[in-house]
Amino acid sequence: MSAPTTTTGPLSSAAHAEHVAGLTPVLTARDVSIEYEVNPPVLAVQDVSLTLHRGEILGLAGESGCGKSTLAYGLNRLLKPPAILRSGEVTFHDADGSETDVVALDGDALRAFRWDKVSMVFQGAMNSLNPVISVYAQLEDVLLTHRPNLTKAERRERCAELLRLVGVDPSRLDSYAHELSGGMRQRVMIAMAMALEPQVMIMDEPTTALDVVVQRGILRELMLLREKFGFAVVFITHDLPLLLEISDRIAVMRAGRIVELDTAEQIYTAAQHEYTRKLLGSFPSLLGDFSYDDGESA
Ligand SMILES: Nc1ncnc2c1ncn2[C@@H]1O[C@H](COP(=O)(O)OP(=O)(O)OP(=O)(O)O)[C@@H](O)[C@H]1O
Repeated sequence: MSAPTTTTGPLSSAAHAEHVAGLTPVLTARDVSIEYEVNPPVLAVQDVSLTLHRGEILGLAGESGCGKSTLAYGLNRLLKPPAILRSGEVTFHDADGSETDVVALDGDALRAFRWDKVSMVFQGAMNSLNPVISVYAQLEDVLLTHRPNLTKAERRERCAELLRLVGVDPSRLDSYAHELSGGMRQRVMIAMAMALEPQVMIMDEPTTALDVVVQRGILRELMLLREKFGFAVVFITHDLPLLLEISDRIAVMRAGRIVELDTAEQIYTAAQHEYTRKLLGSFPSLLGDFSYDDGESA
């Protein structure tokens, strides 16, 4: 009689194993569980193991409340009470060959790690930008803290360069957040996240509030920047069609667990988990029949 097998990890294909075989990890999470200590407690993330590879875009999909943001905050040590990392390990594999135990970081080491190695772009740029200081002051602040050896002229030039990189005219450096469009504000947030050339950017619904045309423009630039600088991205959204377009791999999360992890192509063409198929099915244009009654394709 054969022993019963239990599979607790996410479903993945052989194609996925082949895809990741030659890749180098940059951020690894192992058995991460995160709880909100409320009454009754909410176990928002359960036993999540995940490897982000150097330079890849990893999409994190799943319906509202499944734990995507909580996991993202956990990876970057941004959890605030009542959230607590119950168990698990997070390791950063630096390009210089060193390894950082992210869970053990505190004080200056944690602050340095956050913008320098792993940065984050949050949803809702208006709330993330400080309304009472200029764009320049906010970008400069990151450089003042983390690159104290730069001269004032060098900081100004770097801030201008950052805006150019994200497609915002450097004349906007002296603007305030309320003077910018939603798209520009989100571009400024991306510029800020790129200021120290981090190896990982975690983006939590970075373009959800924007109209589709602006969203596309920003994503196009993000892809070009990723190619140019080689940072890896964890891109979180409930918008699965968008993830299929931009991600190398996609992790599908449900009720705190990753249920399927595969290449974007496999997710699109051969999703294994019933829940992934349900998610795909909730976007009719993905799986639906495009032809009209007269046979003409849409
Ligand atoms: N401060 C909190 N106190 C208690 N429970 C919380 C708190 N914040 C989040 N939760 C719960 O944790 C779970 C995961 O929430 P989380 O925000 O991570 O999900 P999400 O997938 O990012 O959702 P969305 O796509 O809507 O942002 C949900 O059940 C949510 O209700």
